[in-house]
Amino acid sequence: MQNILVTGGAGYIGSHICLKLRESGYCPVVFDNLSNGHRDAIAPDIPFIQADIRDSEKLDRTFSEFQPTAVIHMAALIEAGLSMHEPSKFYNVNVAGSLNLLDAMRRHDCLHIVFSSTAAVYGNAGLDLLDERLPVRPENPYGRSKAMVETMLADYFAIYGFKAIALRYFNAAGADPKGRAGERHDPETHLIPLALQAAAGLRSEMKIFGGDYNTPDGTCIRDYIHVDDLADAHVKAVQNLTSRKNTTFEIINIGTGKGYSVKEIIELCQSITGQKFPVSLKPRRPGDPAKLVADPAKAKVLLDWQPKYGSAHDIIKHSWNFYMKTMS
Ligand SMILES: NC(=O)c1ccc[n+]([C@@H]2O[C@H](COP(=O)([O-])OP(=O)(O)OC[C@H]3O[C@@H](n4cnc5c(N)ncnc54)[C@H](O)[C@@H]3O)[C@@H](O)[C@H]2O)c1
Ligand SMILES: O=c1ccn([C@@H]2O[C@H](COP(=O)(O)OP(=O)(O)O[C@H]3O[C@H](CO)[C@@H](O)[C@H](O)[C@H]3O)[C@@H](O)[C@H]2O)c(=O)[nH]1
Repeated sequence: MQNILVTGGAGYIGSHICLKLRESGYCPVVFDNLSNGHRDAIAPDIPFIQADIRDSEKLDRTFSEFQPTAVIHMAALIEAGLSMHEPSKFYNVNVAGSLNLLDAMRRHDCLHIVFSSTAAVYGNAGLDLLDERLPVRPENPYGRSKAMVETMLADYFAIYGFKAIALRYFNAAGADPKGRAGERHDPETHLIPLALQAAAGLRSEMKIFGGDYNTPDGTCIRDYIHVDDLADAHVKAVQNLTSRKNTTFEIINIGTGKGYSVKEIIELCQSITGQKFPVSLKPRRPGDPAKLVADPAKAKVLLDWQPKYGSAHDIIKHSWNFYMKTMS
């Protein structure tokens, strides 16, 4: 069985990727400092190293012991809004940490990497669909930190022979359809889990950040991608990297091609849960682009990947099922 090193594997998306890797015959090895993840988000028999990606010694020991075929690199700070207040932390973990990891990979001749990039690199392009050839114009330090790692990967591909795919995911949401994992950020800042917490009575209201964007209802539009589909895309990316002889460095959007406004998502959460919670309009959250919707065509061609869950209805339903299960 091939070992796949999963940095950030105890996090939200990582825990779903571990499930999918196992189902696909791989052995995930999780490397996570638990700054935002949970040890019990992954099965107890998955090899787990509690360490920081900025710790070269721990990385060296891990590569020597497990000799992974490839790395799925997810460990990062993820909140675009927070990055507007604390950019230093984002550049430190996301950029310096990634550089440290890439150099450990070089030392151990493990040159296959799937990197978690983001739709946030596009910024305010003002287009209905965003494709990978557009210039990157991130609106916040989080997006800039991810764009910097994409640049590093392009150089490590061209100069050191890395085989790399950067997956630019749009807004990850939902939970494992079988209820084995879900979103447990603490504090939670993401739209769907917050709205579901309001529906469950754990929050007194839901705030909409900005009603004056240049969109049909004035609220921001995002492309919500089911975390189970996202996990599938990673397995396909690993298979693609390790099976192709002549690889190019590829950057690939992972989204559905369909956008929902903040208002639409809140209304869907209310109708799916049957709970009408109070909603109030607040000023814009700095650093938020108005609209991020993927052109998902390249993922279909290169990875033979398409989302199974094309509608936000399934995403919200699966999240709600997970919350109901964990709260009961
Ligand atoms: N959630 C989304 O909508 C979304 C969208 C696009 C891209 N991404 C990217 O996907 C990846 C995973 O996101 P997530 O939502 O699962 O976030 P998450 O916070 O749940 O998971 C990140 C994991 O990385 C770990 N981590 C953080 N800093 C670390 C460090 N220095 N060393 C070791 N481990 C560290 C955390 O403990 C956590 O378990 C991130 O790289 C994020 O930027 C997320
Ligand atoms: O209480 C809330 C929370 C969010 N929003 C809005 O909802 C939209 C989505 O916000 P959120 O769920 O926080 O996600 P994003 O800021 O779009 O960022 C997510 O999606 C990006 C990809 O698009 C990833 O890179 C990031 O890591 C991930 O946090 C934005 O317009 C927010 O302003 C609200 O109006 N009220």
